[in-house]
Amino acid sequence: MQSRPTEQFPEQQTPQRPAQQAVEQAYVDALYARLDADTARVRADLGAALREKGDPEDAYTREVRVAMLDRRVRALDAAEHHLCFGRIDHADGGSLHLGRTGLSDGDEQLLVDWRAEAARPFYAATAAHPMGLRRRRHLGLDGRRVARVSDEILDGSDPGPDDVVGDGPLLEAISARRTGRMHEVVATLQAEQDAIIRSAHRGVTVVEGGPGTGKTVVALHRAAYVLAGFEDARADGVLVLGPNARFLDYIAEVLPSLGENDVTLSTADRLVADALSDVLPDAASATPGYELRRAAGDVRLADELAEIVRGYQAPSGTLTVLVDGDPATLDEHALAEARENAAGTGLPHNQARAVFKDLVVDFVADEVQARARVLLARLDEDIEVLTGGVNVDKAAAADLARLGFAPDEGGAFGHAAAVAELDPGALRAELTGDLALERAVEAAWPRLEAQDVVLDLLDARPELAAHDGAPGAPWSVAHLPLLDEAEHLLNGPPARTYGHVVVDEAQELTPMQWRSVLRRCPGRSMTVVGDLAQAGPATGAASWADALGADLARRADVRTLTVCYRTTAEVLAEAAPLLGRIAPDQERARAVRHGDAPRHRAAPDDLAAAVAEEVGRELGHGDLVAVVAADDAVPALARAVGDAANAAGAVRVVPVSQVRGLEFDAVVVADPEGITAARPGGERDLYVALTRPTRRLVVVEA
Ligand SMILES: Nc1ncnc2c1ncn2[C@@H]1O[C@H](COP(=O)(O)OP(=O)(O)OP(=O)(O)O)[C@@H](O)[C@H]1O
Repeated sequence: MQSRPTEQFPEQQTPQRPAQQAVEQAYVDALYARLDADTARVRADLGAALREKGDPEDAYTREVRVAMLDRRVRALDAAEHHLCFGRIDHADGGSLHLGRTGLSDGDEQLLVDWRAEAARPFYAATAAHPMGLRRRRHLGLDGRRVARVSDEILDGSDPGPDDVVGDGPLLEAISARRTGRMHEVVATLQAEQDAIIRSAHRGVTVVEGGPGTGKTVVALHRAAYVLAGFEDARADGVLVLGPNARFLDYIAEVLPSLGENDVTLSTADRLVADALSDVLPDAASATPGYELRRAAGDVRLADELAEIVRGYQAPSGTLTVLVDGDPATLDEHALAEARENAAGTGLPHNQARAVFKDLVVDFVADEVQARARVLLARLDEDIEVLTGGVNVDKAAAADLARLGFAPDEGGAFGHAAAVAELDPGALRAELTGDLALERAVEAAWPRLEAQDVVLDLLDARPELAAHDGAPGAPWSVAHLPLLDEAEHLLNGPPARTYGHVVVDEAQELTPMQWRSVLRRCPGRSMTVVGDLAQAGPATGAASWADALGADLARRADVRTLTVCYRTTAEVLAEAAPLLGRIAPDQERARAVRHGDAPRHRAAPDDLAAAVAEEVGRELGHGDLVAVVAADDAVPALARAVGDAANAAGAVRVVPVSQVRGLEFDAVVVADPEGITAARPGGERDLYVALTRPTRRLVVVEA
């Protein structure tokens, strides 16, 4: 961790403050005036571009221009809120203001986009490495009004009359009451986070770190950085994956508030369900148990599915096609050769089928031609006999030669030659459209759909069948990665892929889900964030090599975050023994804040009533409160705290399986033993539950 002050921010109402506020207010007024003018101009340009009819040949250029202007309008709109949040003063006297977007007046740069290289010292400079800075200033805006100014002096000099040394914006940000939605923190990104966000590494970056160390913050700000900085990411889009819909809802505002609306937010399940919606109109929606997820996530199933598909590719025997009532047969050898050649193309099954069919058509066409040659040769002989030895063709050839036409090389114009010159294209076209031939090919190498293949797998492995799937469908969402794998084997790569993929709570993805995700990121440009100590029972990944595969993990740039911004030192201490058992070797995160000691309460007789009472007490502080419990215990607890929830609207009862990544001001953990016992790896679940609060933790034991 850099040496920026984090634990103590003495509030000093220094006399310089109003004067400096006025100085900054004048600057900020000018910035907003520029923002308004730019917005009006870009909007007008966009309107004009949309109205433009023009030459259809220029349609593409116009589309690109519209997309660019549209992007700029949205960036300017998003920049309205907290337009400028900082300023850096270089020791040599120059200064820059930083904000959510760049603004300029002719050649003069008025505001530097936070993602620009010039903004780096704002995040990275420390007293030990001031990077040429004398001062870092944070500006807090209230609407368009400068409400706060606070400075850090970085070059060791004493504060001068224009410096406002005082409160810490970071502490202010992390101490703020939670709203249930995550916010961008572009003004207070810390050096270790910033270094990852603006890393130039284009391959896989893995970010690990304990709960609350800002992994999600890094993931989302990196998505915004990558969109601005990586051409291919902008061209092909950025995908952000989270563990469930609740989490996506929690992070939904962050990227739009950074001016990025073009990011696709999804879960690994939804991604596949959307991609397969044509073939799977009734994709199952039931939430499968972790057992099924785990079983269906086993990477060995990829080989089993491939084996099933191979079993449909002309497995053995012969193939007979009736042509005009006469059979043409590919014997075992010819069929095996056609199979090997078709499979050897490496094409997916349904495309390789077309190759296979072509080979069968070739074979049959050859047969037909050979047969015709024999027949016609016989016919020639018959005609010769009938015409008493006069060869009609030779006579005709002689006549033609006299007229100046050269005979062909063989010097013959016989029927056999005519057949050889039969338009082979026409013959092949006829055979390709032939129903009997198509039926024979379909029997040997059927066209398949993903469901066919997965159903075969379920037949062979009844333990993989869903018992809680949608009515009529034999599977649940746990089978989506299998269906996706099958779709890949049958029809090849997905139509929609992305230039950069961000995976949050990455420890939750099963190996089969990873295959789905990697398929959608052919460039392997990814930001993967997670904490293996928080892994749920569906994955059990013990290392990133387990999760990503050894190859990718070896090439990944692995970074570790070490400072916990969410929770207090007291809460981390509460969870520490558990972490010692789960992941004894993991580097412990250090909390930047202190707070109340966690409270314990035993309620063996009436857990629900005790939890409801604690919720009421926490709501009394005006906090956003969560009750976290084993999944099965949730309905009863939700009923018990229902009244409090209705009254205050600030309490959520969250099953522990869905609480990863979320946070609340206060958390009441109901029946920790019940959580631990509910499913394998229950200690990890409890660890996640205990590390959710920003302020207070209450543990109610049953
Ligand atoms: N630089 C920062 N400035 C302000 N707030 C921050 C900063 N870094 C992290 N936070 C806040 O700390 C909290 C925890 O961050 P985040 O959710 O990203 O952690 P995490 O590592 O993803 O946690 P978990 O492992 O539990 O999912 C959030 O409220 C986030 O906004």
